[in-house]
Amino acid sequence: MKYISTRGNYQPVEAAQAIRLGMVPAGGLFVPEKVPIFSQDTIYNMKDNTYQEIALMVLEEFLSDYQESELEDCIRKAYNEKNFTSDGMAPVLNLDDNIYIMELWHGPTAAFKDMALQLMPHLLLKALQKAEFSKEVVILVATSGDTGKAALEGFKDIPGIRIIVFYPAEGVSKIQEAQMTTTTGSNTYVVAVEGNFDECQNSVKEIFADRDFNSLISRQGYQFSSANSINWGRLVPQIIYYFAAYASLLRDDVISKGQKIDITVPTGNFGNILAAYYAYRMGLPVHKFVCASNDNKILTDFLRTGEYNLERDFIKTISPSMDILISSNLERFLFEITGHNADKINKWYDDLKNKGCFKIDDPTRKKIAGIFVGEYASETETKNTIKKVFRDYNYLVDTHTAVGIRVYQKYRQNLAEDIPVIIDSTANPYKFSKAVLDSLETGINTVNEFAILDTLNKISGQDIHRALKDLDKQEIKHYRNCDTSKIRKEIKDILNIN
Ligand SMILES: N[C@@H](CCOP(=O)(O)O)C(=O)O
Repeated sequence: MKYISTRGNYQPVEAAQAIRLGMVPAGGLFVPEKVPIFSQDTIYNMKDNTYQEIALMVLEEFLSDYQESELEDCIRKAYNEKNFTSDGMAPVLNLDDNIYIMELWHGPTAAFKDMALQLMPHLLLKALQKAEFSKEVVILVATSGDTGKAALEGFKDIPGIRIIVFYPAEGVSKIQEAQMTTTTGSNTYVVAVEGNFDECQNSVKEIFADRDFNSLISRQGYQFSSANSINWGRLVPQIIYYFAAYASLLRDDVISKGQKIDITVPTGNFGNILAAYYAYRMGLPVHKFVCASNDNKILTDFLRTGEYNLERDFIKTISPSMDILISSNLERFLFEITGHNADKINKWYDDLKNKGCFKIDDPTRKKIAGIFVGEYASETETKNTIKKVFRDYNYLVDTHTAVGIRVYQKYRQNLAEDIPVIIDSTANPYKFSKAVLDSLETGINTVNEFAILDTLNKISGQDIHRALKDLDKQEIKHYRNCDTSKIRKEIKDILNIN
């Protein structure tokens, strides 16, 4: 399996090289040259497979330059009882009727990013060994809260790798911030940036494409890579859990062989929903993808009109991980849906850069509308959903999952058929404890987010995630901050380059 650029500006590379590079050096993202397909028999038989076995089946298809034993080793190191406290890694629970919640937050940092970032460091290490790579790899991460901590945990203390995380100083929850700034590890760096997530991500992407800066750090013995979902090594592990969730519905006789389901994904950078789309292209029977946004509803508007328009305010919401206007992986999706038309991608993304918007052609829009639905939940709707889900089902959900549930309800109102749905639960509720407690309207007014963990625990009886207990008692290790224009300088400081 080779990987090609969405902009048609790079020679095809093996998976290991795509993972090592992170993104295409000249701009653009790596995608598989063709999407492998599982037969319906294979998918049906997954009901008898473990998560690890399904992982191997998916990874073998995409990472064909890795030996089976190498992939098995990566899977063993990632998906085990030490890292994931739930049987089956990502349990699927029945909320009501045909509504199934896939809990993706049983990993070490309480967010769905662990599903990929526990595996990806091992894939990258193998990629470096294969290439007998002698440079130190510097992972640059832009985060709106969840990816940062998951990447820090995944890469900390790995020899030959450093990781630098940039997060918007005022754009993450207090708990998310504490998770990042208390990270140990001699190779970890965390920088609060005066700006929003889009500005952090743009700066990091510009650095990947900056030839002079890359030559400079290369001369000093470094090479950049990425742990964001722009890196194929971050995205491919996310395909696994869609097959695992489908297998779990088969196992429980909720669905029969080949039966279609809906998939609802709270969406920010478009990586998670794109992984679901790749699973669909591989044969997963899907009726519709429901792309759920918060008040930053650029994707909802795009899916409705075909126009992607940045001319709007960046809104800070109670679901900060989704406070994103430039959804990186949309580029991969558009490349796929246009049948790998790099000319269109170049035109649209040039327009986005120069004019702040692009409009896709009508045939492409119709094709997308056949399988994707976009909808959003306001702040009030999100809060009401947290309250209602707790009242009706005694189940606490985080703000992002609540966006997913509310958006699904809105979509469902116009649906004649009764189709089982998997809604991604992307983070543990305690990660957004203040917003969750406020939404419950208990009258309890605890200001300190860390004290709220106990309050929420008393109210709900739901265990506090192990990653979040005693977070306030841990030593803060990272105090760096800068504005977006100083990110290069910050990197040079960290790497000791003049
Ligand atoms: N929501 C993300 C933003 C980055 O997304 P990724 O898919 O590139 O990791 C976060 O929590 O940081």
